[in-house]
Amino acid sequence: MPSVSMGGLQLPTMSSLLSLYASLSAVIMIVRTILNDMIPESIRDFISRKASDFFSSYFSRDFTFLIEDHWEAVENETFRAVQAYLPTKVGPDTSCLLLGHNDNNNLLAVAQPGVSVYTRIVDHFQGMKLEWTLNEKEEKYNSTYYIPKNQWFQLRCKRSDKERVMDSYIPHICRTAEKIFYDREILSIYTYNQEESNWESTVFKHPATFETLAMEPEQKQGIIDDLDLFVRRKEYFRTVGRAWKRGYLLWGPPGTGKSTLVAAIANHLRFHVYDLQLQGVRSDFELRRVLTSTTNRSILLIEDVDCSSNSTEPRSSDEITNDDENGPDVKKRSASDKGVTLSGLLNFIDGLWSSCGDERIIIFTTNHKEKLDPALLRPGRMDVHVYMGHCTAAGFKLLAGKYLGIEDHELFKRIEDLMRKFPATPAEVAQQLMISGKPEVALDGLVEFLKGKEVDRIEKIGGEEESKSKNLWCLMRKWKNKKKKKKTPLVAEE
Ligand SMILES: Nc1ncnc2c1ncn2[C@@H]1O[C@H](COP(=O)(O)OP(=O)(O)OP(=O)(O)O)[C@@H](O)[C@H]1O
Repeated sequence: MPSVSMGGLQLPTMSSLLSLYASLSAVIMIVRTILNDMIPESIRDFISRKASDFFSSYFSRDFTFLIEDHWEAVENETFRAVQAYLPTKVGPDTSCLLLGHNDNNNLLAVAQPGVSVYTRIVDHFQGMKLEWTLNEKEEKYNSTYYIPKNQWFQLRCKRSDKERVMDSYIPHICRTAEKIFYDREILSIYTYNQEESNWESTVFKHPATFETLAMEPEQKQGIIDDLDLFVRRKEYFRTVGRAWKRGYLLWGPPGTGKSTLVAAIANHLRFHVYDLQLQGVRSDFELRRVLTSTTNRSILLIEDVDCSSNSTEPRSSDEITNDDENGPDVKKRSASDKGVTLSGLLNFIDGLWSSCGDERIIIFTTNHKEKLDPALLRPGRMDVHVYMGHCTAAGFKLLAGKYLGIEDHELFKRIEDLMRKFPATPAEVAQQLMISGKPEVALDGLVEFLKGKEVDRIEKIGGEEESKSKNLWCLMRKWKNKKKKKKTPLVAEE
């Protein structure tokens, strides 16, 4: 290489440096072209991302936490906590905010704030500066695979604050979110969308409360006390080694207020309701996924459990054995789409999967308790069995008070007597009381309705008597025919 001598030192000339640079650039370009041709784009991306992560983690003074919407295939509770917490930290430097509500019956409902994608939110906590952004990856699908949309929060802080974020800041977020959830004014009801494989929510604004529920006062108070005790007993459940769950079985004829009681429980506890139709779930495997994606402080409602696909079908002997050992073997069925099996359901009530989540209430309703598999009724499975029966005198008085605003009336005694003879459901009574705002008219209507039940009954009995006599007549005819047939051979013989 040409060089110049300076004070005894041999230095390369400018032109030789330029030609060295040119030949190095040419070599790099050739290598790059070869690599680009030989290595697929996804692998090149991966290598460059890894290299950039490696160098930035060495030279950057920041640290990044990523909080994804799912954690080990179930909803990530930390993500949910951040989602509830961040809207409370919107400051002057926040440039964008989501607003909305899902109260589809009320256009004037107050819009709730939410974090919008890619918006930077800055929070300060114990002298630390914390920068948040919500990121999103669009769903991808083609004929062979489907990757659902996923979101994650990115939290950037100083590297030196990393430990404090983990030990103090994140627990602070979770505590704040818990309070937000606890104080929430809006309840939601979720229904499972099988097509989309997710829960869809809408605002739950059922007006029923324990006050409006027609029921025997002691029975009602018993339920309220049980619920209040349940929510206070977090530590107790931990100490005795049980999942913090409570199972209710509500049974009784249609129109006696089972669904109304569920609404009253949700309003009393301020719990969301997950309304699950077991027929809409393809397998035990799907059931597990569906149930693990429900949130804490919620009610899982399975109505008309006696009609729910395979869940009341008698179990095979091996199922019973496995179940009774508290570990039902669902593997055999999990891959198939045979619907939910009783084992799958029981496993969620008190098997190993029952420990997923806290502060959950499971409610089954049925019109026919006798049709349920005894395994479902075994002590410990459904903690509380509530019979919702026909309207009692106390129930009627409560309904009259709520619907007509009266505490007493001369027709009360007559109505109570009639109801004892001809039981009516609270739904029927409520229906009659709604007919008029005038107590006289509504109560008269109720008397007529109850008397109508007597007529119905007589007609029914009459019908039965008639069919009995028809049966008798048929028997007589058969008997006569038999006698005739018996006689015929004799005549022939003669
Ligand atoms: N115990 C009750 N107290 C107050 N209202 C009641 C009661 N029972 C029924 N009702 C009234 O009747 C309507 C129907 O009752 P609800 O749907 O709760 O009955 P259900 O027992 O769940 O019936 P089903 O078994 O058919 O689901 C309610 O909207 C409510 O207005």
